[in-house]
Amino acid sequence: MGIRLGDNQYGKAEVRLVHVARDTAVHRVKDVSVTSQLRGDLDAVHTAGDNSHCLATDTQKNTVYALARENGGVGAVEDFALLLARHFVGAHDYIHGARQEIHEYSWERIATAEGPHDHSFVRSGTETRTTVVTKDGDREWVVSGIEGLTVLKSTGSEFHGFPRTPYTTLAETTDRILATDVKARWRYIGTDVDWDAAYASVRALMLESFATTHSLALQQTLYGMGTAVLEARPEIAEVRFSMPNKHHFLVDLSPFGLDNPGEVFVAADRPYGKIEAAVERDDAPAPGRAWESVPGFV
Ligand SMILES: O=c1[nH]c(=O)c2[nH]c(=O)[nH]c2[nH]1
Repeated sequence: MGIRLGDNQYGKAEVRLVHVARDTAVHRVKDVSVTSQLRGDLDAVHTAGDNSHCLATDTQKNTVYALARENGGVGAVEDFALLLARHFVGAHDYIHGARQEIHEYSWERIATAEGPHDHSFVRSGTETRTTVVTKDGDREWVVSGIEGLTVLKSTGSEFHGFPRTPYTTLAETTDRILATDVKARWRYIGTDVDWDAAYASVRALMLESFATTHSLALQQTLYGMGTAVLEARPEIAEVRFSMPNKHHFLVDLSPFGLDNPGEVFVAADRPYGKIEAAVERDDAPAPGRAWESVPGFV
């Protein structure tokens, strides 16, 4: 029986970096968490503890901070992840590939009586912008996403026509609350993309579609959101979603002699529906290693 090393990668996870652009009095803040992982000629470190090719995870962390300074900031997270991946693979002949994942937390200027403040910010919502750049030799893939985009519509959602089995108790409804936390990732074709414009557009398309689709199932809403993105953004091959169905149940107020015509709900915590699907362009290039190491369905 032989034993050998399988696929491997290593690096520093969740390197927290805040960059302040202070070239003018109106500062700009970029707040990210970078997970850098490298692949390459790394058999010997695993099999013999030979560290001669083991670019220390500490060095990877320092490189994140140093390149942010040398680059004059982070810019679009996709550009920064590509910069890091190209640096690591280009600078060390024993490193052949890289996976750089970045999460970006958003800040907006505090609105004061005198207008948006120059250097005071408030965290805007729970939304996180994400990217995973995978580089394998000369090949590069970019998968970007959004997490924590929490949306709710108070009507315009129905759910009926589902199978009734001996275990079915759910009542059919033609009017319910539909609420979810959108987690989505989308795979770009190529790397020559205006990343910030694409992200803003995808986010807006998803929100527009969620709001304007009269929903017969969260699955249908999800598919509509993915379709809207693919129809408008030719640079995107595929969108994957994971969306909880955050149930809101009508409270029975009859013990108090009150009716409840769709006004008072209990927002259930768990369990929740978990709806996941990919929406794909059928003529898009194959994903290659793009989805590798993207955790979970998305
Ligand atoms: O939009 C829905 N999809 C389902 O699959 C489902 N299942 C369920 O109990 N409620 C819902 N709602």
